[in-house]
Amino acid sequence: MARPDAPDYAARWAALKNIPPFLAMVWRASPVLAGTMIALRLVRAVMPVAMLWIGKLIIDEVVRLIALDARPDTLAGWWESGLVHPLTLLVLAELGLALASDLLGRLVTYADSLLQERLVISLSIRLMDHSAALDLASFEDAGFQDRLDRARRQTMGRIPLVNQVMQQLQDSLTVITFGAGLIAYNPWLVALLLAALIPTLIGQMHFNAELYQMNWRRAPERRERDYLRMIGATSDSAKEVKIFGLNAFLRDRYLELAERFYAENRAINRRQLVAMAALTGIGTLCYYGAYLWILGRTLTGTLSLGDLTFLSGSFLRLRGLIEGLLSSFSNMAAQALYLDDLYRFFDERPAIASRPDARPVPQPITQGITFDGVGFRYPGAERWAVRHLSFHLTAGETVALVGENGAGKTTIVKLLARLYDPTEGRVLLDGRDLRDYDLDQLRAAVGVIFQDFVRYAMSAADNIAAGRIEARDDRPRIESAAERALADRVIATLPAGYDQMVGKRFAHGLDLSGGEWQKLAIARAYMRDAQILILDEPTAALDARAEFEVFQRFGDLSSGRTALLISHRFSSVRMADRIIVIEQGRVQDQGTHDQLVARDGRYRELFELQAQGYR
Ligand SMILES: Nc1ncnc2c1ncn2[C@@H]1O[C@H](COP(=O)(O)OP(=O)(O)OP(=O)(O)O)[C@@H](O)[C@H]1O
Repeated sequence: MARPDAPDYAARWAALKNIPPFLAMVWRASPVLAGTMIALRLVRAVMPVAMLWIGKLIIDEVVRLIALDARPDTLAGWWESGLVHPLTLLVLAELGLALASDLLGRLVTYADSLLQERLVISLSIRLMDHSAALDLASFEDAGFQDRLDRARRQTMGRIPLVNQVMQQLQDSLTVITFGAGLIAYNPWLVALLLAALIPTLIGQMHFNAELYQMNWRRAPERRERDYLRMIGATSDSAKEVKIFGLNAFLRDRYLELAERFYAENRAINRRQLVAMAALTGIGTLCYYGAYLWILGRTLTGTLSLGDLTFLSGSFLRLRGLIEGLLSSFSNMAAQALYLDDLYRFFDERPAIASRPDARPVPQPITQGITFDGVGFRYPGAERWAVRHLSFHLTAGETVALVGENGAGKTTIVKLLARLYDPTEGRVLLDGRDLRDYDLDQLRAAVGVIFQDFVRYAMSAADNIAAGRIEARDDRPRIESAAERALADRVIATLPAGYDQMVGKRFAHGLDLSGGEWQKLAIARAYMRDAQILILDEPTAALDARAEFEVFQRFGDLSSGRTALLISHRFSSVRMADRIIVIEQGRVQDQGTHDQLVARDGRYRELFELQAQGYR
């Protein structure tokens, strides 16, 4: 899929529209915490100006007192005269504010970290739920992988934005209070301040945009880089990497990508260093211009010493605050752009979904499944994976699909489970198009174990319960499924039995052999009370006897249900009521084993080829 260009400069400002929905997400993550946070920050916002103002009053009061003609000589004298009482009150007020400000700061940090944690949780859950609802086709598309990768990053990477936006609101309020103070003295002071800061803002915006575009362009390469690092250093690939001596190759490829990123990063950072140093210099000059004005006014007596401290303090604080605000504002705009990725991901809608007027799946299925002139091309593929495909699976029948690699067997299963919809033709269930049925009910009616089933790094019991997770606590059901799939014998050898953690991802996990994993996976099929059971070659790693036994039981236990088996082993396939031979995406022949062997066709050829191998 063609990748759209990275959003341009103007899009950054437009991206600020993403902030309100983001705040809504934060609010939904925890209204109580978010509300508390806002209240705390509002109070905190007005504290700096209050403290500075009291500081000014203290200085003016001291200046007034020391200018008095009749001054007490001792501290006790000052106190007894009552002259310092107003001063004492002012100092106490200042102290109270300082203590409160400290405490509020800590409370804000505390609420902040809790709120961020809640946001991670709520975003992660939303991401997982949304991913689960999307089409399988999406996951097999590289463009989607990039979007998912970016969205996943956003769940973690955008979290500090909560803090940033809140801090921004708080600082804006502080700026307004300070600004009001400055304007009261001289509006030009504020103008001077802004003039000093605008160049910095523009510079910052520019570099943020450049960095964002670079990161955006790099998503595919970054995935490759992460992938290389992963296969270079994980237990899954360690074996092959060692045997084939792939380390140097992987490392060099990683290094090549990493060096390119590094060089690009360095170039941007260098330019940023030079430009920003110059722009900030302008700001400093303006600040000292204003400082000179204040000093002059104090010398000529227009301003008091308290005014001097208040104004120079305000000016300094304001400069820092506004600079911080502008840069974090432009940073916020950049962050908001990243949010686009997250929203775009959440906006993605699955093409495969239930219709509003979907029908319930019949219980029981009476006629079966019909493929009626089905053709299917994988998204983006030129070639048809299956075409002009027609056959019928009668309800209650056990059918085996055979065919060479790439013939289209797995594709048939995916179409049957409606993981994909046909490009042409129809798949019918009891005479009606699969698309007419409720999707959840359809998926519940079909139990498939794929050849690339998942090995969950969980307990053995959970690996089986995955087939019907609602029955996770139903141990007898899990045990009976295990028994039918011959997995009980595997579990009997595990130190902790059903509660044994399997897989090597986590500590205490015990890895199983390929065949042992398969038995656990097959048990999943029995956990599910599905009307149509499909085993898509999850038995390849079983030894011949085990596969034979598994299939025989499968045949017995699936009596009354429709069952579909895919295997390359003819000894297993021959047990089916009927065998369908798939070749290049079409039905080449069908019949019982004996009928097919009697004919001089593809089946007999393949069968004899395999039989020869055993002679
Ligand atoms: N996700 C996919 N994207 C594009 N093409 C695919 C995809 N999956 C399969 N194909 C193609 O569709 C064709 C049929 O593949 P399918 O997996 O159905 O074959 P199969 O009969 O199950 O093979 P095997 O015996 O090797 O499992 C193949 O040519 C394959 O390259």
